[in-house]
Amino acid sequence: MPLVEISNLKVAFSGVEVLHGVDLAIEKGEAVGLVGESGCGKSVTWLAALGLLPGKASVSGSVRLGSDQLIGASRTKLESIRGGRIAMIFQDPSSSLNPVIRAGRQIAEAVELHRSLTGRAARNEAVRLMEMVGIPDAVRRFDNFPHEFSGGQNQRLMIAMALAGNPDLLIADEPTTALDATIQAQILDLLISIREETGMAIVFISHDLGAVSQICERVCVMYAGNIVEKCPTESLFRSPRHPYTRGLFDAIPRIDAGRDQLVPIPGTVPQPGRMPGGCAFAPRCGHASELCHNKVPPLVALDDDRATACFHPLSDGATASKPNLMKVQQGVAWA
Ligand SMILES: Nc1ncnc2c1ncn2[C@@H]1O[C@H](COP(=O)(O)OP(=O)(O)OP(=O)(O)O)[C@@H](O)[C@H]1O
Repeated sequence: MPLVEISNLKVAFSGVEVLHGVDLAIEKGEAVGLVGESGCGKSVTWLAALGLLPGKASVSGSVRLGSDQLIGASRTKLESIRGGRIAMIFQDPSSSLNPVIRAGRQIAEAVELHRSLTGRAARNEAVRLMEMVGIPDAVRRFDNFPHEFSGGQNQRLMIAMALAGNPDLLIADEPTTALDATIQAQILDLLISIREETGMAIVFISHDLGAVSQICERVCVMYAGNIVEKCPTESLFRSPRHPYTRGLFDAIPRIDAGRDQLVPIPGTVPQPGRMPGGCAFAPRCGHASELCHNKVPPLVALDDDRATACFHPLSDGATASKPNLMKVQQGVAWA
């Protein structure tokens, strides 16, 4: 049984649908990347799953965490799951850290809330977590306020707080986007080592295909509120099958090529409520046929471990230039 199974998840704001029936399963211990342009529904998928959307959102479908159904679950149940079995970290640590409470205290409180530890034991566990995420001299720095740490250290503290409940799944929503390249690499390494140590699963939400390739063994590509391609990271980089995925790769800057080698995807993501009939990507797609403009392509399995929502998937290995995983990881795209 998957750790989390999302089925036909739909979200609408004030009657306008922004998520159109997402199906996604996360297995125990795996790291899955969720990529796609801004506004395609990456964050809303998980905010809906965890009951964190505002009241005006209407949510339907199913999100199972083991035998628990999260859609429609009580506030008490969702509160115990959030920060407990499922933790979430964001781009901005200030969304999780309270500036007027000492950093170590906040982590100790999270430990007390989600585990049967109190007092000195919770404090010791908070110090252990601070050490685990690489805060030097953690015993002394326990009493510092968040502003007394650097931006990268605040990101580490937020990760320590997320780990306080011993989560089975960590949702990392653009956790490195606001950081400079060196710190970004350190935070990625930290997530990789924590995952090895704890065995927790990770959903890594990002625009950065390079970062995703370093941390995730599987990738889901979202476009305009739908998953359009799912597959192992290596296959996706070797040979993207959906023209949108191909477009994402082509839009990565190449430092080894002239300016004209960067090929942005023409047009923009359609606004919710103004979806074209048929495939939402068709107006921007060089491969679109009449069928694509009239019918929504279902997500269909191409083989055992990959699926694409496209009537004209690119053929395996037949693309003009192939992504080089190593180079994309270095932020270079491919030669
Ligand atoms: N509270 C809200 N009220 C109304 N619309 C919302 C709300 N939150 C999200 N949306 C809409 O839902 C859609 C999906 O947004 P979401 O934040 O999931 O995108 P995303 O893929 O995570 O983008 P980004 O990469 O920029 O974070 C967008 O059209 C967004 O405008």
